[in-house]
Amino acid sequence: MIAVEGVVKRFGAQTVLDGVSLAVAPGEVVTILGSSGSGKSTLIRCINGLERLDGGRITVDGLDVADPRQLAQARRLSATVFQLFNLYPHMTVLRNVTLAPEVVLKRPRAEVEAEAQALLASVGLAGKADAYPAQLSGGQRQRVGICRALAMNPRYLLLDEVTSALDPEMTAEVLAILGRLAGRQMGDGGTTMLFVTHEVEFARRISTRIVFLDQGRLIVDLPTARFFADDGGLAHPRIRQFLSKMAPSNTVAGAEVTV
Ligand SMILES: Nc1ncnc2c1ncn2[C@@H]1O[C@H](COP(=O)(O)OP(=O)(O)OP(=O)(O)O)[C@@H](O)[C@H]1O
Repeated sequence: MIAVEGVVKRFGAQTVLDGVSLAVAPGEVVTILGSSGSGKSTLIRCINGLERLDGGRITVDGLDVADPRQLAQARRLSATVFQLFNLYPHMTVLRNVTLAPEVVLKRPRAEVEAEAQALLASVGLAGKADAYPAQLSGGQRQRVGICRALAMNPRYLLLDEVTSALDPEMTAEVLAILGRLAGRQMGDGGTTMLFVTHEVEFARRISTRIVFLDQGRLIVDLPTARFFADDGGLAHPRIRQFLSKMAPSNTVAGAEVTV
């Protein structure tokens, strides 16, 4: 379980997270929605222990991320895919995927390579194992980024706007892979996913729950169907406003959304 309890994060005078609480249980696929600047990426960075908290507490399976020793253990349980691909440019695709399992988990190279090859094949990159990141398209690079995270066999997979640097075609190819993953994982006690995305329709299809951040406050936390119900998430003007901007068709779950 990822447990976020009353988290406060400030940058200077600005309070970016203002008492955020959120629990993500094994098997869940939870999406964080919210306008630009609402604090979504900061929350992911706090869960990763990349930001110091100004209040509250975050634990991953009981490990407190504010404690450096516990954080090191917590980081073995969760893997994060970021918006920018962050691949090592001087290493092949295969090496990018095998490095952490070999160095951090100290697993044998042959075993890790076989798994990495299978992972790459599962995302349509079987022929790219020996290529370098610069030789790949953005969508391909992000698929390598996903393989690299999965190679750590994480209990929790955190995804921070993984498609926002991609064009629509590449976005579709990456979302297809994540959709497959979410479908495979859902309810089986496998990798739990916490997503930050602007892809509302995608979130609706694959999430078990949706939470909405508004100016650093988590104002709604509902099962997906309730989030899109008129008397659920859509009862909040801020959410209606957000969805109407995100979904130009103005039709969300059969409800007409007007600003
Ligand atoms: N290192 C930092 N120093 C100062 N301010 C920061 C820092 N990181 C984030 N912020 C500010 O915190 C606020 C929340 O940023 P954050 O990136 O978490 O938002 P977001 O919801 O992920 O936005 P987007 O959807 O645009 O990525 C913004 O106002 C941002 O400018």
